[in-house]
Parts: sequence; structure tokens; C-alpha cells
Amino acid sequence: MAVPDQMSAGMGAGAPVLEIDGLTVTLDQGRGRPSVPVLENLGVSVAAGRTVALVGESGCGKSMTALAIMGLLPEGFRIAGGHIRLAGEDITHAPGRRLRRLRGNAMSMIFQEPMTALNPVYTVGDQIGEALSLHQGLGRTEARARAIEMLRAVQIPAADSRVDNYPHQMSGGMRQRVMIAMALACRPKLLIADEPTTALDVTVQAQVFDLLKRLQAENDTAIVMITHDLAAVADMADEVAVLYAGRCIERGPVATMLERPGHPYTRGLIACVPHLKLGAAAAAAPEILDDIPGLVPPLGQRAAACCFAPRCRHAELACTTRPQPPLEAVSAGSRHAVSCWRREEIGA
Ligand SMILES: Nc1ncnc2c1ncn2[C@@H]1O[C@H](COP(=O)(O)OP(=O)(O)OP(=O)(O)O)[C@@H](O)[C@H]1O
Repeated sequence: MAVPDQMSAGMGAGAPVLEIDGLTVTLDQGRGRPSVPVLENLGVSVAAGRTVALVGESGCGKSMTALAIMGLLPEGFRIAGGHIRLAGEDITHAPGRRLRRLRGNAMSMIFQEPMTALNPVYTVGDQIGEALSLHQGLGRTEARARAIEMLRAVQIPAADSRVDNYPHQMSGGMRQRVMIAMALACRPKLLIADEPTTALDVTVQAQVFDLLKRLQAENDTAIVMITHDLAAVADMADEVAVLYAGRCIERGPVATMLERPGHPYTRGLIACVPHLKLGAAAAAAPEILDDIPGLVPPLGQRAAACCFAPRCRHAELACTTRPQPPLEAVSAGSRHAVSCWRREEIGA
């Protein structure tokens, strides 16, 4: 029972805020050489107020997915297929002018390292206020008042004096909060959080997640969270999509994915996090609970067959000779889907 390569968080909660369907991104290699796929046939859908986590090792294509949504793919990368819709509007090939209007307004992004988003030569108040002036036409006084309000919302102490700080006058945790304040100032429908807490220590991480959840609930924001941290996924996400070498190899509701992962790669990822409890299916196959040997294949060296087969201890000859397995629901009507030829034998 093949299902379309798409996942929806919060189905029944109205039209999705973000719909990605069959997204294929390629990298141009120049000098007449063929372009190479970076993302292949990716489908993700997120409803208002819900969170989908994109997980996978470094190089799997998580950030490229985020940049494709924001219309910020680096030079040489191109959307070669599929669609991206934001609140029903097809923005796949939207002109730069339209994307600039949407960014910071209907959709915004927070980055792993706040200094990539914050400008060192402007005060944090000016930077938060700029988005409000640009997108919502607020005057200087109003924008400053809203900036202070946003700093309070992200729990910056003494917000009315901190508003005049430059980024370097703040701690890492505070800068991350400022970036969240900036990203949420215009109440975007969609927030993309790319490794939002990786640079922070564990207690600050927990505070930032609580803050994101609270602001999400207040504004009904759809969140795409990009992470390789499954503990963060357990804390934040409603649904999970696991990417491997630019392809979605498993997806589903967070509890199912963490308790009954179906793909050997997902099981390996979970096994790398000692304190995450594994469900019965994974615990019954202790031989897989090791680190995953090998590396994600580099761009241009990705097989047309199952891309995980070279690292998979369950792989057999057919896994390397048949095409990439379809993303199939584990049972009729299930939102848990796995892309593995041996899914049933190894016990999804
Ligand atoms: N500027 C670039 N030029 C060429 N290749 C790139 C560039 N940026 C990323 N890539 C390649 O594109 C692929 C997808 O990268 P991407 O950054 O999306 O991975 P990721 O899953 O976000 O990894 P990480 O967790 O390290 O951020 C990788 O093979 C990566 O090496």
C-alpha cells in the first residue's frame, strides 16, 4: 500500500500551512557535467500549531530543505521538481520580490548560530523593529515598543534597557532568544528552526524549547524543526521525517517513530541516544542497537537503489539491485511509512 511521499502533521486541523510535494533539488556541477540530486521527491506537510521534525545525520539534506522553502538556496542549487506551498500559495519559483515580502513576515527562520542572523552593528531593538517597520509599516516609536514587548515575550530580563544592547553584549542563550523574538515579531504562519539549540547548554535548551512551544500555542505557528537530536524531537515534535542522503526513508507520528521505528537507519539513530526508551520491536532486535557504521554517501555517489543498503546489516542482494523502495504505510491507513524492501521481515 504505497502512500504518496508526503506527511501531514495535524491532519483534520485545516489546510496545511506548509505543503511540500515531490520536492527535488539539484546541484549544478558546471562544465557540461550533469547536475546531481541533493533532495529527491520529498514530501512534508505541516498544519497550523503543529511541529514536524526533519532528522538525519549531517549531509542528509535537512538544511537544503529549509533553504528551498525560504527561497534561499545557495548558488548552483536549483529546484528541479515538485512544489512548495505556503498557506495555499505556490512559492516554488516565486520571484525574489515576493519571497522577500514573505520572509520575516509569513515565514521566518531561526538558525543554529544567532550571529549569522543578527547584525553586530545594530542594537537588538533596531533589528527586531526593522522587520516590523518593513512588513507591518510600524513607525519608530511603535516598532520600539513592540520590540520591547517581544523581548519580554522571550523572557529577556530588563527588556526596556536590553533593547538598546548590541548582540555582543548578550550571552549565547540571550542572543538565541533575540533571534526567536525577531523571527516571531511579525507572527509568521511558518517558523523554520534549524538546530535552534545546538549551540546552547542543556538547561538553556530546555528553556528555549518551552518558549518556542508557548509562542507556538499563542500564535498557532506551524514549525519545521531541523535537528539531529532525537531528545529534542521527543520534546518538541508531533511528527518526524527521517532523511537519508536527500530522501525521506521513514516518517510518522513522533511516539510511533520513537517506540516502533521501522527503518534500520532510524533504529540506529535512536540507538545512538542512550536515554531514549526503545519500544518492543527495536528491543527485540538488539543486534541493531549499535552505532551505524559508515558515512552518508556524498553528492553524486548516491545509488538509484536503496541508498542505505551499503551501511545496512539487513541488506541483501535485492536491496542493491532493486530501485529505491517506496515509502509505504506500515498498515492500511497508517501515517507511519517506511522505505525498506525488507520492512516486514525485519519487523516494522
Ligand atoms: N554550499 C554548498 N556547496 C556544495 N554542496 C553543499 C553545499 N552546502 C551543502 N552541500 C551538500 O548538500 C548536501 C545536503 O546538505 P545539507 O546542508 O542540507 O545537510 P544537513 O542534513 O543539513 O547537514 P547538517 O546537519 O550538517 O547541517 C550535502 O551533501 C552537503 O555536502
